[in-house]
Amino acid sequence: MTGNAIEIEGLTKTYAASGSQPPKQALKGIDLDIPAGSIFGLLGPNGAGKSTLINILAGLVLKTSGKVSIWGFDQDVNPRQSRASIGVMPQELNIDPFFTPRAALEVQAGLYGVPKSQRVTDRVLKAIGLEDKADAYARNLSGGMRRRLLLGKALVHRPQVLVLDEPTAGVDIELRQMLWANIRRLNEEQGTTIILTTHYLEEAQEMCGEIAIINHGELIARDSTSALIGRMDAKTLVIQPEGEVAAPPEMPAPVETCLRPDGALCFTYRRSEIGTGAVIEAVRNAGISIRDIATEEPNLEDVFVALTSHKGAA
Ligand SMILES: Nc1ncnc2c1ncn2[C@@H]1O[C@H](COP(=O)(O)OP(=O)(O)OP(=O)(O)O)[C@@H](O)[C@H]1O
Repeated sequence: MTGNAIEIEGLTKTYAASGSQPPKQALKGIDLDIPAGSIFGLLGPNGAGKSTLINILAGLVLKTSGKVSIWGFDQDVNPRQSRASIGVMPQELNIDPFFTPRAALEVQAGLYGVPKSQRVTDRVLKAIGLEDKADAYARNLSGGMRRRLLLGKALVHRPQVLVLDEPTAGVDIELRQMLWANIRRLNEEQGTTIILTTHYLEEAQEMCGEIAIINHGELIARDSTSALIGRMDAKTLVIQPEGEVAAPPEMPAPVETCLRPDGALCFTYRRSEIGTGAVIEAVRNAGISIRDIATEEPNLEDVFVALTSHKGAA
């Protein structure tokens, strides 16, 4: 498909009041298109509404209002096709300990109505690196293997869209790299659209071509990762002086200065207010000889903090 894998219009969700808890409006009118073939990051602070959004896509939570189409199928008009187009790897390790990986994948395929002749159990086992453990009880699998099995379960019906909710939370570096390699391969070789949430912003920056940020149930940014980072005006210049300098020099414009423990001087400024050349000149004019210069560019974490930190509570 060219175009959008997911189209969301005016999506709201209010969880009903329960006990002493008042109703909670978790999504407040989200409009969001996710291009087919992309690796798309859905980011937001805790409680922003990411899981609610993902669970609505997965058909696990009922929306309050709005329109959701998955792979061109409107959830309300074609619920079966829209559900068949998406696979979800959930956050929790909810795996039946008495099933073997092979049995777990077979049962999942059955739930999705995949006929026996069309099952790809062996291929999925291979893709997630669990061929050797295919017939071991799940209770004997390590945490990392269970997580891979969850990924496998999301793939049995060969969905066009794969949603990963915090796929690498609490996972060691080796497994994390393996999961990402798997996910990249699915995206590149099979054109699977990947939507993921992660708390590791470095990972999102590396993996995702496009990113949406939600906060308090509202979409506050949606752009290519590079454009989002490009919005940040701040830049830091790090200067290693020849010899020791007691304190950073005075600067001509609003520039934040600091002296790092290793003796480096750092200058943070808005690129729109002062040029790097002017900062360097001010340092030289203060009689400081420069041994080395480096710059630190903003990253996705800076963007995330800038966008989400100054919004009040819902
Ligand atoms: N079943 C529920 N009943 C009532 N309120 C809920 C329910 N599920 C979520 N909420 C509330 O809705 C809001 C959004 O929650 P959600 O889990 O979607 O956020 P999130 O962005 O996924 O957060 P996290 O990163 O912590 O998983 C939160 O205030 C949460 O407490």
